[in-house]
Amino acid sequence: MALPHMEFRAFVQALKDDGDLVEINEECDPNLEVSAIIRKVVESDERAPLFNNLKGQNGNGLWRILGAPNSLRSDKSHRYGRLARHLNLPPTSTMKQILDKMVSAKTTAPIPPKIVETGPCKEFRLTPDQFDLNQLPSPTLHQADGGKYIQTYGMFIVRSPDGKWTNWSIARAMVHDKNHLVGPVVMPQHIGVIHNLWKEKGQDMPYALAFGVPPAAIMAASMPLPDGLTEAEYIGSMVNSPLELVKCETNDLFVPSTSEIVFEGTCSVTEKASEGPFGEMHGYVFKGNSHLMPVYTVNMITHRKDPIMPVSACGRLTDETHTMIGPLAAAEIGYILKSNGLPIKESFSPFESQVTWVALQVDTEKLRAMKTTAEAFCRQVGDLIFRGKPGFLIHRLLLVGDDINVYDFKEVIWAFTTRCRPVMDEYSYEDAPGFPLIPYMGHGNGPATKGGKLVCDCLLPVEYTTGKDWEAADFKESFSPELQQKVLGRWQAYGF
Ligand SMILES: Cc1cc2c3c(c1C)C(C)(C)C[C@H]1C[C@@H](C)[C@]4(C(=O)NC(=O)N=C4N2C[C@H](O)[C@H](O)[C@H](O)COP(=O)(O)O)N31
Ligand SMILES: [K+]
Repeated sequence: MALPHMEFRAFVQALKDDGDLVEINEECDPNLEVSAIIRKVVESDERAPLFNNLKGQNGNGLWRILGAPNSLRSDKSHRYGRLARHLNLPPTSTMKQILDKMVSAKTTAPIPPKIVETGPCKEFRLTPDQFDLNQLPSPTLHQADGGKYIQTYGMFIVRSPDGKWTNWSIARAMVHDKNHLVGPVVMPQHIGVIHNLWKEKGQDMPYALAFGVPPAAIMAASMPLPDGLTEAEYIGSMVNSPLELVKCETNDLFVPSTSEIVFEGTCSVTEKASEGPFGEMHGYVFKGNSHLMPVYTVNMITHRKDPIMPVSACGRLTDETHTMIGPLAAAEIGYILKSNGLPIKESFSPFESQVTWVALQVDTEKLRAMKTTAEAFCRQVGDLIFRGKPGFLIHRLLLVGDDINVYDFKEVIWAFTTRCRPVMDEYSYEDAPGFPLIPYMGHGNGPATKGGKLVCDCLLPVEYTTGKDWEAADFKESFSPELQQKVLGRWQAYGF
């Protein structure tokens, strides 16, 4: 068996070996019971549930479900263990180490995938007359959802008509009928960009939807990597070995050969159907909130024996939409600012902001050397990020000083509430593309897809000129290291 970051089934075994898996062998109902359990798990950072016995499974075990594939562990020293296992990093890894790994391939040569003749994902082949997505254990995740959201942690594979760009990404999709899905295919997401290219040619877009792909792949699929970049070779470079891909049966796309389940087909550039509502990443299901979205035809299902379908029952904290979407966008945002020469050290999206914020730690010594003003600096940051795709999902950029650890929300919110004067220290972007899924956008007072964005300057004026002129009134900064050592050393002796 391959390493956990390179094969989904090895990843599930690694969770089991870590004591981070609960195997449920009693029959569970994919209609709400499964997702109720997953919601309970992710709201308490419990172990990931593997449902081995689902109502509706077919004779070859199609399919089981792994819930909460990339959520948090309750043990603080292993908090990001599941994310670390996606990347072959130690389970004690910090979020910084995980995000640094995700950007590490920006400066190494791409490693193209290796094409193999066949693989485990080809063990079974089903043509449309042999399956019905409504009979199979397609899960309903929230009682007010508009359908069975079968696709929440699979990877869409689409390629530009000229064949030059293959994009891997996650976008949701629900069952439309026995062999059709329907899901949002929107700009500026790359699946939307490529769908438009096929639309201009008047041809339906071939796609593959691979479930249970190499965990390193699903991490890159969830990251806003640059336009035109082919994730397969980025990941190869990141893990320093070529991914093994196998050709689809019904089109010329390639899928990871160890995928648990593969749907193949075409995404219509003309036919649409009602999609949604869905319990979304900001924690709301808006009743009746459905839209017309493109229809995917499923022309073939191939799969392993007893395959596992990963499911993200997303909503309120903390699930894959929070551990991945925000932090991976933050990693890309941090990289963009640094590669444009701005003095940014760390970049993270706090879960407590429902991943709508990114906090940026500024190297204030370099900032002072720039002899710039708050307005000029904040506009430089905002112009680079809010007008580009990686900033699309983010509505507040917080600039904080060297003393603030952006991975610790207590630090971030202290700086924001005490150093950023409302209105005067905030620079607005009412003309930038807005993220309609955030309730104050899609269900608010203003336009759903424009504006509502701020750069919040949480640096005090002295940090731009002569440097920090205060001491934090806390144990760490208001007492000499010697005294701190003495107190810590005698803590028990005092009687604590
Ligand atoms: C990790 C994850 C990422 C998601 C989604 C989910 C999970 C778990 C689920 C399915 C649970 C919920 C929704 C939430 C929803 C945002 C959306 C989506 O339906 N449509 C969309 O356009 N983007 C989504 N993303 C983010 C997307 O993968 C990233 O933006 C990525 O950069 C796209 O790749 P390209 O940059 O190469 O374009 N879904
Ligand atoms: K991607």
